[in-house]
Amino acid sequence: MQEAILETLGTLQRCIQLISIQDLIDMGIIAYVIYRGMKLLKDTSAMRLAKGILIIFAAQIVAESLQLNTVSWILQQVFSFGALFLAIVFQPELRRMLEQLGKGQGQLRKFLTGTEVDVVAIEQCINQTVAACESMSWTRTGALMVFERQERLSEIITTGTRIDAEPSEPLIKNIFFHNSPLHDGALVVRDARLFAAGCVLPLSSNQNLSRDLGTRHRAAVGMSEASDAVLVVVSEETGAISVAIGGMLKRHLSPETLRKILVAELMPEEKEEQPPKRNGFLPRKRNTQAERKGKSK
Ligand SMILES: Nc1ncnc2c1ncn2[C@@H]1O[C@H](COP(=O)(O)OP(=O)(O)OP(=O)(O)O)[C@@H](O)[C@H]1O
Repeated sequence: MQEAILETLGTLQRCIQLISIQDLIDMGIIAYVIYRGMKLLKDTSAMRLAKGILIIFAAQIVAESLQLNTVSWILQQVFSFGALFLAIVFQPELRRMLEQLGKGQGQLRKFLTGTEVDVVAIEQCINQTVAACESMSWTRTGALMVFERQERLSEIITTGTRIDAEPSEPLIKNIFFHNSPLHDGALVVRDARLFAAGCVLPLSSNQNLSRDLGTRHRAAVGMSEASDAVLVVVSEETGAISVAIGGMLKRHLSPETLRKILVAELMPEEKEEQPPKRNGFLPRKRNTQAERKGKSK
């Protein structure tokens, strides 16, 4: 037993001695690419697909080692045709990614560094949001928008319908248009895109909130208490525009004030030292429970 352990340790030592600096660089690059790939796929259907592929791969190894020839053969065929199948199923995504790479922007840098902040897209998103809110305020169309920042709101997104669309005033108004299928619930904006609509948010249990606030506003405050997201509400009853951040609700805002708040909260600052970035909106310092209680009204 002792001899076997010593022999194994000896083999391990010889293997380590054989590792060159090139091997380390090689492994480092592969590890980093896998890490970035997994981060990119996190929370997407591609991640579930990757898990499925891993399970099939593991099943094939088990089937082969147990000499289950038929099962192993079938799994091999699944792999052989899998690449073709994936290319067909993910054709739109692949095409979009190749187009981005062809333009020499975005995806590759995003993939390698994960630090791209598309300021133009954020600005466009803010402009379209403000225009839509101004219009919905006039028409008394109720609306509730969540701007995701550092904290991922994947669980909230699963309660709604994924749309992943470019932000535009007509689309935002269309989503909240009375009796449209997705008008109920909240529209989640992720990475400056209209990501999911009809989402259910947690309601605030803050007793100090004004009694005239209904569930739409309570949901906005609740979501802002539970995350670092920025919430925008248009009241169906009064047309008033409000913003909730860190449990605090600012009401009766003009479109210009709404723009200023969104710019201050979502746009990256140019000169000041920047907090850790990720794609899309920038994170904001979370308020403590005590701070939130004090600020809520
Ligand atoms: N938990 C929730 N998550 C997301 N949306 C919600 C939630 N609760 C309510 N809403 C939205 O708010 C609507 C109801 O708004 P309600 O009239 O109760 O609120 P309000 O704060 O008084 O708003 P308004 O001033 O627009 O009437 C629902 O139809 C739904 O679209």
